[in-house]
Amino acid sequence: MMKVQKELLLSDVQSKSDKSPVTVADYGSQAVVSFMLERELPSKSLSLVAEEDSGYLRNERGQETVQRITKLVNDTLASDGSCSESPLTAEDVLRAIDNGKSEGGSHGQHWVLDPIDGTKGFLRGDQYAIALALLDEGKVVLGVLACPNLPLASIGGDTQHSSHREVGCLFFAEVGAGTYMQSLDGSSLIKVHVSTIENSEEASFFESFEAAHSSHDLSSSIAKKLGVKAPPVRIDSQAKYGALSRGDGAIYLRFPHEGYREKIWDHAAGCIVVTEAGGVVTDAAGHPLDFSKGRYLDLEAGIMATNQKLMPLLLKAVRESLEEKTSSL
Ligand SMILES: Nc1ncnc2c1ncn2[C@@H]1O[C@H](COP(=O)(O)OS(=O)(=O)O)[C@@H](OP(=O)(O)O)[C@H]1O
Ligand SMILES: [Mg+2]
Ligand SMILES: [Mg+2]
Ligand SMILES: [Mg+2]
Repeated sequence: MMKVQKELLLSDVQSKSDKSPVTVADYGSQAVVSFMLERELPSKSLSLVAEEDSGYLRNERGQETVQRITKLVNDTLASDGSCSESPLTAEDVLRAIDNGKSEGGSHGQHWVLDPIDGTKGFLRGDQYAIALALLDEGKVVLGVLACPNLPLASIGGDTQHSSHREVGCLFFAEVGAGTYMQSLDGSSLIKVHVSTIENSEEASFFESFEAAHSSHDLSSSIAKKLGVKAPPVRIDSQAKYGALSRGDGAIYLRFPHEGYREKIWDHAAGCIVVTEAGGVVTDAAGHPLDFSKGRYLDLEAGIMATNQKLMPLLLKAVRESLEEKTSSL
């Protein structure tokens, strides 16, 4: 993935109908994870709710892109070593991508995948994540968050210029069993916990790098009410949830602009990673996120996450800021 990030060609990036970017790496990652899940879970038929589909790839102009993705997928599976099967064909790859069309819902088990979360960050050479979660009867019971560019050391506040520059973190959480972080090369497994800060003035907060994804004005008004002194930490993707789960910062604020509908794959893995680390994740009204409604989250105004001590204060600040915003319109 990191190699693909460094060697990405202009022709490897397309724009989707909603104007957001998608790359050969997004498609390739979705195909690899889908293929692996099918292989590892042979007894059950796989239900996968994933972001990408093969629509664009199946038209004339998609041919070359499909060849490139197929090569990336086969190279990845071969380098994994555990795979002895013959190489996948382009059709196998398209089919693996289209496995992700499930509607999810409140019954049975569904895997939820964002093959690359933070594609814009990926293109910029910044943060991105591969996010996989398992829903059981509408509840997230398992979450894995791979963040290849996230430093192993804290990215919070004044440790930002730390000399410890090793990157690549894997977070995983199982319901009732806590959250663990490991380096992506497999060493140093540790149990992580959210920040224990109780005084909101000492808290620092995460938000989207892209101002188009979350109102920076609203979060700055909320931070002001809380007396937060530190400037916002803006990073792409669910790496924010990962960083929050190990206490790099104490708050995550996300307020998309009017009319945007959140997708479950943008939050399922991150949500359990934070809650199992002792945190709380809610919508702007303080309700827990409901992953049982299909591919979208049906929620009030925004998403926030913090520790249990700070949540009541945060909820109050969010309410006030949202009221002020409405009354100023
Ligand atoms: N308009 C708008 N508003 C809110 N959110 C949006 C919007 N457009 C896209 N997205 C989704 O944001 C996902 C990227 O996550 P972040 O916002 O946390 O990352 S970033 O810091 O802004 O890059 C991103 O996930 P990926 O598509 O997987 O990159 C999108 O699902
Ligand atoms: Mg996308
Ligand atoms: Mg995403
Ligand atoms: Mg994505």
